[in-house]
Amino acid sequence: MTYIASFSSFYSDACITYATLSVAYFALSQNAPFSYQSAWWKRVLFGVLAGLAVLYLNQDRLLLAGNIYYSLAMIPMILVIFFGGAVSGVACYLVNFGFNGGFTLDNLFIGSIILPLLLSGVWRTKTNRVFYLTIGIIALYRIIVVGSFVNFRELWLDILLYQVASALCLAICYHALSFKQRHIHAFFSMRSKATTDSLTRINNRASVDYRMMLQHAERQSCGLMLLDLDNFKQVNDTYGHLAGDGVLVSVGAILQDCVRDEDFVGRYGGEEFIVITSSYEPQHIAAMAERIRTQVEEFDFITENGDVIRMTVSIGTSLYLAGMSVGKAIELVDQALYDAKLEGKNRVVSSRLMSLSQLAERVNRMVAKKPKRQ
Ligand SMILES: Nc1nc2c(ncn2[C@@H]2O[C@H](COP(=O)(O)OP(=O)(O)OP(=O)(O)O)[C@@H](O)[C@H]2O)c(=O)[nH]1
Repeated sequence: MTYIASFSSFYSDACITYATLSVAYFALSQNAPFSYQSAWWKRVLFGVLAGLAVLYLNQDRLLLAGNIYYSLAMIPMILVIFFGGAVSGVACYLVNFGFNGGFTLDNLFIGSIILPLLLSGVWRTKTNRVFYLTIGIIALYRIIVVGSFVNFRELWLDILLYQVASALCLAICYHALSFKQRHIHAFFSMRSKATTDSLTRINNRASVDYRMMLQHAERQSCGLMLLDLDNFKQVNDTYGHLAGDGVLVSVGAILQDCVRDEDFVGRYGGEEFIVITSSYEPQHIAAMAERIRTQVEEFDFITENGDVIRMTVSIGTSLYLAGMSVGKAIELVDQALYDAKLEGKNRVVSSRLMSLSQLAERVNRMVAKKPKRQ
């Protein structure tokens, strides 16, 4: 029996494999869970990082005879295919191919293992059964190929031990990564449920409250719009609750179309929506509110039965000024909305604060224009 790669180098190889893939997976899942459907550059990066781990693992070899050896280098390559799909697998292989001599016997042997994996699309049917079947077939293939180059009777224990050790390492890394993947998926799903309104898919009330709390904590002024659909009860009564739901979904989409990326749209409750604009310039907020009012008024909401519903919306606008209490800001914009309803609906009404700030701005402009006394 030849020596088997020392236990500590085997252990450190397994740790490096897991650490590299785990950190890469985590970093690539910052905004959404990483998968074989993520942006192409993420999949390439995942493969390249795994490729660098492969290059490192290639140093620790179990020499069987002549230049026939085993190493754990296959492990990251198999794992990236399972977790990142074909693009990651090919990127990983190309790094190994480019830095390990190109068309060598080793690289062709590795290619003959990963090609069937790539062709079978194992990442799409990633179950424990598929995984164990895959590593079983790979182990058998490696034993047969290596067994035909070395004296199998003499080295059978080394060969078997190495297959068991590398399969164990693969299985541990696979389950640890799957565990991380499940947690990352659960985190994003719970975050989405906690912050998104299940009907309209825009921010929910908790998210609105959090956003206002942030404005307050960071002492950041912003513009506020509170919107309430006019006579919405009639829509439910005439066309049914489902048609009413459809209207709410469409209004959410219209609002998102009308605002800029840095603005915030949320469902405040029932048929009430809120827009928090990063700009706190009164004219800008009033113009945006008018644009939203017109878009809703001109939109044909079509029900499942083909009925066309026309809606109008009343909008109150106001400001949140740094240092103000959130409660006071909401009270002012709510009062503006109430006035819009009272004045006949389908209109935009500004709060006292908006008028005051406009007045203050006008006075400032006049003072700035006034010629200075010599
Ligand atoms: N379809 C549907 N209806 C909802 C939802 N949430 C609240 N509503 C309905 O919205 C309606 C609101 O009615 P009201 O508060 O009387 O307001 P309105 O009919 O729009 O009248 P004004 O606000 O005065 O113009 C009620 O009939 C609620 O049942 C929802 O998620 N889906």
